[in-house]
Amino acid sequence: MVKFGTGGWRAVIGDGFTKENIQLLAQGMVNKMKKEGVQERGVVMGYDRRFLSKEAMQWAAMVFAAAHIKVYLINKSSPTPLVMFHVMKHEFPYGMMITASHNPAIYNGIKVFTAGGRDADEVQTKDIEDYIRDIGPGEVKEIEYETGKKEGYIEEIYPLNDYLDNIIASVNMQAIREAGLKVALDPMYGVSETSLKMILMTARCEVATIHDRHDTLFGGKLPAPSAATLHSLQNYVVEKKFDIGIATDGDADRIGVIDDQGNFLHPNDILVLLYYYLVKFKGWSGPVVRNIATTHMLDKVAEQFGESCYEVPVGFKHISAKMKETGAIIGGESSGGLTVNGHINGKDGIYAAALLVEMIAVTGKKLSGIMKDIRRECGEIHMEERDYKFTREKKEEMYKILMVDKRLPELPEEIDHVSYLDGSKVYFKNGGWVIARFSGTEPLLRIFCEMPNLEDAAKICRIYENFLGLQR
Ligand SMILES: O=P(O)(O)OC[C@H]1O[C@H](O)[C@H](O)[C@@H](O)[C@@H]1O
Repeated sequence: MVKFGTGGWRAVIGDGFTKENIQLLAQGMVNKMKKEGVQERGVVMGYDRRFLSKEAMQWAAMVFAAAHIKVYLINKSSPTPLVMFHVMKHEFPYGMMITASHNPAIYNGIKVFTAGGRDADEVQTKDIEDYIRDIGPGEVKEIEYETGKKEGYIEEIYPLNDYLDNIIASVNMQAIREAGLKVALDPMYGVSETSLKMILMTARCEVATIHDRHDTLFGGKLPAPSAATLHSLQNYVVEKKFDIGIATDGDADRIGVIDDQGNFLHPNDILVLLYYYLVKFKGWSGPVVRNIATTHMLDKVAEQFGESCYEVPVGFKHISAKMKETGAIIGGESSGGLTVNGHINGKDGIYAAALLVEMIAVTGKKLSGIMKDIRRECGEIHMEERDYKFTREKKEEMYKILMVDKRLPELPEEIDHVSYLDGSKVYFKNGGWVIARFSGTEPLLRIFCEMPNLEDAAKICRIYENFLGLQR
């Protein structure tokens, strides 16, 4: 069975992620493209460094080739944003990326992109699931990979330069060049190294990299940049006196940052910093979009500039759709993904990294210094984030309490209103909030709370733990 979640289809290799299911998905896409009459344009596919990613891409391509739909395969492991860029630039109706992003090494998956290089939204993914369900026995056809190539249905490409040139053209390379910065990179064994190095070295930064070898086990860690996974980068930055440490997740659409003091900068802070920078230093104007579980500091910064902040459910497809609708200049999520208007319609850790380096160069300030300025000008709010594993029964029980019966625990703050847009989110009168929602990518319940001070945020998380009978 192929079922899409917040960020594409993901499954454990050998369990759900099998040749059979990969080809079913490909056949579903073939049928959908034919029905929509867009088969002539073909499809672009890329893959990351995970176990079986390249093979999975080829297995999918063999199905498209059998159906006489041309597949352009990016023939080196590549960042997800590169594939999204290529779909957008060359106006492909669809693109696909073989990756399970930041998930553990035993997972793999496929992200589907639609016109404009956007993450397929729920309507599209539901449609693909329906096409897959309707596939009859023996309907999935494949031809040999080499035959597909010979017949011209499979073409290998490597469009890295176009993607890099687009970033280089939109970043102030001259300012970076003049600043002579030292940057440490941690691609987390994933796919960002070539792109980041090329951009930063073109701007004459001194660049050094850790965790760059190809390791499908990701060094035994989760390829997701977080305070818990970036200890080596922290030490490296402090020891060798780098100006900034930049990490990206397995497929380079998310970013993690270590400041010059070795502190982990939460993705929330990165978003706040960049929004502030774009408006205050680059003179841009416009709203910002965040998901329902992302910091309300963005609302404060927007208010300070007389702009709006829009809230959407978790999932970058919602961010990019809202950005398009409102003309927002930046959009992002607390999970580490963001994009800026004028770049691609999906998150891009490589572009975000280049912009952050530009920010340090242009402002001549340390990240921690800019963050202090923002807090002084706009006020403060602090987030506590907790994730909980559960059994299937426990999930059903919690779902009933939160989403069916819509019960809330006894809370110490006055409630303004409650939203069920994605999970159960309580907005307090003091500007704080708490959300309890089920992850769409992992079997976890996420409880995030933001309050004027961290102790209160932790206290409210504990109240939810007791209320739902959860243990960390
Ligand atoms: O909290 P989750 O549902 O697990 O989602 C966390 C993140 O997962 C993926 O990376 C999606 O692409 C993001 O849009 C989402 O923010």
